[in-house]
Amino acid sequence: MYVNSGAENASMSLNFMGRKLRNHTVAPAAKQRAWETTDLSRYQDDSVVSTRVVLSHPISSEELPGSVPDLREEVQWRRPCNIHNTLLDQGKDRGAAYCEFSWLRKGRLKWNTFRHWIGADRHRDPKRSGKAPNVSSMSESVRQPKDEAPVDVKMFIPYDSAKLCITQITDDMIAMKSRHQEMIQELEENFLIASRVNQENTALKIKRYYQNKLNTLKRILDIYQEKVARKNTYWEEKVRTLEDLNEKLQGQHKLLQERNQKDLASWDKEKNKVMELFSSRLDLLHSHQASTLQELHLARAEMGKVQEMLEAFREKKEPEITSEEKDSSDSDAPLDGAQTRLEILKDNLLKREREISMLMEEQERVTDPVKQSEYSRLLCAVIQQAHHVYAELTEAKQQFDQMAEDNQKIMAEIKESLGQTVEESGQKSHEEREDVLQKMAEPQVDDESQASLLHRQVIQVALECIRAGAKPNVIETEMNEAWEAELDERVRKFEEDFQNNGFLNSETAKSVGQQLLLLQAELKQIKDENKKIIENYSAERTLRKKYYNMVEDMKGKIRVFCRIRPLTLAEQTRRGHTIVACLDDYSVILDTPRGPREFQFDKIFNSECTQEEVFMESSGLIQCAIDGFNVCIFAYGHTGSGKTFTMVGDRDRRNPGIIPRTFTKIFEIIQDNESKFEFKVSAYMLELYNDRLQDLFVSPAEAFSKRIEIKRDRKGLVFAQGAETKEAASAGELFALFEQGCANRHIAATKMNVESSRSHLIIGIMIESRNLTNGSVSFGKLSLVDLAGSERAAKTGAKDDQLKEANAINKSLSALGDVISALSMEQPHVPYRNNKLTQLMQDSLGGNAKTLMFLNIAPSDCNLDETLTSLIYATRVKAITNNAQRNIDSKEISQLKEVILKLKSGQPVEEDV
Ligand SMILES: Nc1ncnc2c1ncn2[C@@H]1O[C@H](COP(=O)(O)OP(=O)(O)OP(=O)(O)O)[C@@H](O)[C@H]1O
Repeated sequence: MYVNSGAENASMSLNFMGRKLRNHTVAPAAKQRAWETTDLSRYQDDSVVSTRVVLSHPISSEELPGSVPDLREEVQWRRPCNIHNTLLDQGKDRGAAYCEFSWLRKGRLKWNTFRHWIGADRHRDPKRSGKAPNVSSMSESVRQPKDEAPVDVKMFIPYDSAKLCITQITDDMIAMKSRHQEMIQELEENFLIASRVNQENTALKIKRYYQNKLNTLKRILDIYQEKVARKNTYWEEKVRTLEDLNEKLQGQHKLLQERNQKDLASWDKEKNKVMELFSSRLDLLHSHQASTLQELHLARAEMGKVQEMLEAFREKKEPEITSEEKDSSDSDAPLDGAQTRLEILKDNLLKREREISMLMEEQERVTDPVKQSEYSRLLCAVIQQAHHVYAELTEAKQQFDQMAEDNQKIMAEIKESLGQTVEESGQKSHEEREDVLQKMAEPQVDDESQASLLHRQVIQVALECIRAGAKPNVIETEMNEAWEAELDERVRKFEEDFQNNGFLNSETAKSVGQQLLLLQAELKQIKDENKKIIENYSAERTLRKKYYNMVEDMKGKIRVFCRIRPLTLAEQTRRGHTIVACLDDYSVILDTPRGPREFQFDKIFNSECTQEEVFMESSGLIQCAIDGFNVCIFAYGHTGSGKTFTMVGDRDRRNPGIIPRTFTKIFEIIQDNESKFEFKVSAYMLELYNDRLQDLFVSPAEAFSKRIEIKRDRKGLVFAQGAETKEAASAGELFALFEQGCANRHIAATKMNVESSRSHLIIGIMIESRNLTNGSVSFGKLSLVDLAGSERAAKTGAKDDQLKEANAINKSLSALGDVISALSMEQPHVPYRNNKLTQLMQDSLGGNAKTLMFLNIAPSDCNLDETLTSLIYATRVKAITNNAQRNIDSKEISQLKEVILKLKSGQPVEEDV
């Protein structure tokens, strides 16, 4: 406690713990007197004791008790002292100030005064006798009474005075005692009041301090709210423009779709037309082929006939030809050559004929246009060969021409020689000449020249016949009637055939070949056009799908990628066959006992797709997480379908999956943007095992005793309260943390002796990025989830603990299924709270996140049921819409958040904030 006083004014303050308690007012006159009567220089070492010395007026009963405190010293040194002068405020009324005295000291003082007054000191000090006691001598006597040697002085005090004095002193003492008691009581009261007031004041001050702070914060908040409102309007405008743009885009998309549909319809029409044309061309081709075949038949028949004719002629002649004549019948050689040639041609024609009919049969059986076109191609090749045969035929005919010419020459020579014979005979007698002429008119078979001529004439007829397909000229020789009749008959038949069957000559055959070639070219053109149409169609389909995906993405739809794993060794040894096929990049067909079923997804990865390709398709989402969005990538599928392979990779880490590649990608992006942003990456890793959340960043024993709770913040973002979050400065560090977490995971071997995940794995990577230019801060969360596989206990042979695990997994997956059903059917209530898995994934399914689902399926027929269920499940997921929003705060808001956080945690807050 301090006593505070000022000389200039009369107000005095009593401080308690440095604070003003109460004002005490002292009457200026009394105070002045108090100063005058106090010799401070003498009492420096005792501030409590003060003395009151009456110098010029006699002591009165009122002035004796109490004293004035050493106020100057108090003011000067502000030394702590006991509470005193509390009656100063009453000093005016009482005419004197009181200070704390011990009874003894007061008594002694009074005694000394009394002694002085009665003149005892004067008796003791003869030098001072007769003088009034001064302050110093008085003080000394007061201060050092013990030092003085007792002076044996006889004093004569009038009894009445002494009695009066003693009575006065006694009364004073009693009064003083009561006053001091009052004073103590008052002091106590004061103290209580002071402490209460003090407390109230302190509370008031604290309250005021925080009120001020709050007001400042409110003001700042108002300013920033204004700013935010302004920004909001700005962004709302932007959103509106974007929405307009979106609408426009959608309109364009619709238009495009409509156009596509129209195009498709027109293409379909065109395709149908082409197909019709194609089939009409094919029919034409068939008819041409048929006619060609007929033609070939006819040609063959004709050749056969001619051959027969020649043979019959030769048989007739043979017995008449002598051995000598046989030697001279070299003239038959061209005919023999022609015959051989004919034989070859016949063989060829037969062959082609067989081929053509085979192809035609085959073509009639085949309905598939692709195969039909293949056969048409073959047919064309055969027809081309047939054309070659025709060409050869023409060549043969040319040969025949040549042969006919030669034959005619020979005939002319023979005739010439016969003419010479006639001329020679002119010189002979008339009878002899008549005889020669007759011989010439009636060719004698036994005559060598005549026979040779006749032979040549027959050859000529045959050759003519073959060459032009015309009626053989009448042999202008006399033959025996039977032979002539037979020949006539044959000619008549030939003529009939020609008229009935429309026998084609070589020119027609040639034109048929040309037509065939033309058809072939046309066919090729149609095929090219068809190919182009198909290419256009698939390009258009891909483009449409791309636009569709873009629109779906803009709508916030969950994207679903389907991945088909290859047949495992076990499945291959069991000779399991594949029942899943990719139609294109977006459609997959499952062969079920009820027929094929088609499913469409945002992307299909077949069994040959690499981990790199799969990651490339999904890596865009990592940039989104860095930009401040919440992103979730999760793998779903039955046990052994390839979820862990997709998310984590294979066991020996030769084919890393999405998770390790994501670690690398995050830090690649960070490195690229280091100059513009400041990043902070932290992660947690949990597993949901037997319906219990366990922290994988701590040892299993510690994790068992740790309680992790799933909470949601105001924006609806899910976070795991109580989970260990670790920071990572590089991909390597993140990967090391991941490896550490993996070592604590629950896995088990299934019946097939394959490692299987027995828990759902959840990795959360938080990325905070501060824009170094404008100070804005964004927070992105990337959740990577490898779900445990659903399985049928009977199929896997699970028992005891494994059965319990399987039940927990199936329960959680069925809860997930319920949530997906409710969301896809847009039901008002979504049962997120039924399971921890669904609680954990609440923001990823229908919440504030961009979500990508990997549907893993096995291709083998032994997994048909599971695959079908998964495909249906994933189709429903595709219908779910999320509402992803960027988590970004301006510099000021992020600072305010920091302040609030600090205030909450009781940390000091810098004033300039
Ligand atoms: N795309 C793929 N290419 C090659 N092998 C694959 C592929 N997908 C999966 N596998 C192999 O198939 C087996 C089963 O895969 P995985 O363990 O990833 O299945 P899972 O769905 O995670 O199973 P569980 O749910 O039981 O953990 C593994 O041996 C894995 O290497």
